[in-house]
Amino acid sequence: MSSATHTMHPAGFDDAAVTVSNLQRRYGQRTVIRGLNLRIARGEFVALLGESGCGKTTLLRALAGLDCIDGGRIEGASQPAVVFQEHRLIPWDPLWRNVSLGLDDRTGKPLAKAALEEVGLGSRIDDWPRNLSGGQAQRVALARALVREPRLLLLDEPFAALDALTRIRMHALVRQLLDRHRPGVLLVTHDVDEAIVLADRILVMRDGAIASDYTVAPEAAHNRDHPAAQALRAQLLDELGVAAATPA
Ligand SMILES: Nc1ncnc2c1ncn2[C@@H]1O[C@H](COP(=O)(O)OP(=O)(O)OP(=O)(O)O)[C@@H](O)[C@H]1O
Repeated sequence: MSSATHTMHPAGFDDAAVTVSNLQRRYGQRTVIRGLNLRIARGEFVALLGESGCGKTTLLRALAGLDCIDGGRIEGASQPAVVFQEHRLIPWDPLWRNVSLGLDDRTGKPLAKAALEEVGLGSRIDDWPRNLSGGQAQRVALARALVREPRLLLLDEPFAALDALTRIRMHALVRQLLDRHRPGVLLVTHDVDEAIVLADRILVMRDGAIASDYTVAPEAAHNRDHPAAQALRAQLLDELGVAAATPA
């Protein structure tokens, strides 16, 4: 059962996938990130919540090396992989070449085939992005992210555009893949339930820093109806300023 291996994570956390100290980011006069500290261990899945505009994407872009920073340090995050809300596949390359991007064809093709098999698309390696559903395209994006065994995987709302059923299937697949590959993961999401189902730890960002840090009990991750999951959901919604549905 894939969920059983998920519970092994806390004991298995070892070295850091990334360590962020006193990070600062300004846009003009406006300080978006002020003195943010964060450590994600290898094999650890961290979800980041926070109200719109609080700086989640700015943090993720800084970790990805897509944006500069104005102060502080980011250590250990060399060449992280990123999966965005939209798949960003190259339309004129077959799936295997999308996945093996940057590797030479001889070594890249077998690696891409294995990665596509892992996401259930092993029979489609010569197919084209235009022939994929939204969920399939995100599976290819995941294969592309994991093929290089990154130390840090950044997920920027990768399931937000998918329908509810596909999203649930993707959650199961992601848990399976990460139990095998064990990168450190930072998931930016607006979906509190997604954070509870997937993450070992949930951070809430406010005023440019991490305001809260919740550890997700394994029983909450495995069952969204478990009292521990309901209590955590209520706490998170309250902190995010959304009225919880079940007052005591
Ligand atoms: N390139 C930019 N130039 C100026 N301001 C920016 C730039 N990018 C982001 N900002 C500002 O920084 C703040 C944080 O933006 P960011 O996109 O990181 O928020 P977010 O938490 O990811 O929001 P959302 O949840 O809506 O995606 C916002 O006030 C935004 O207007």
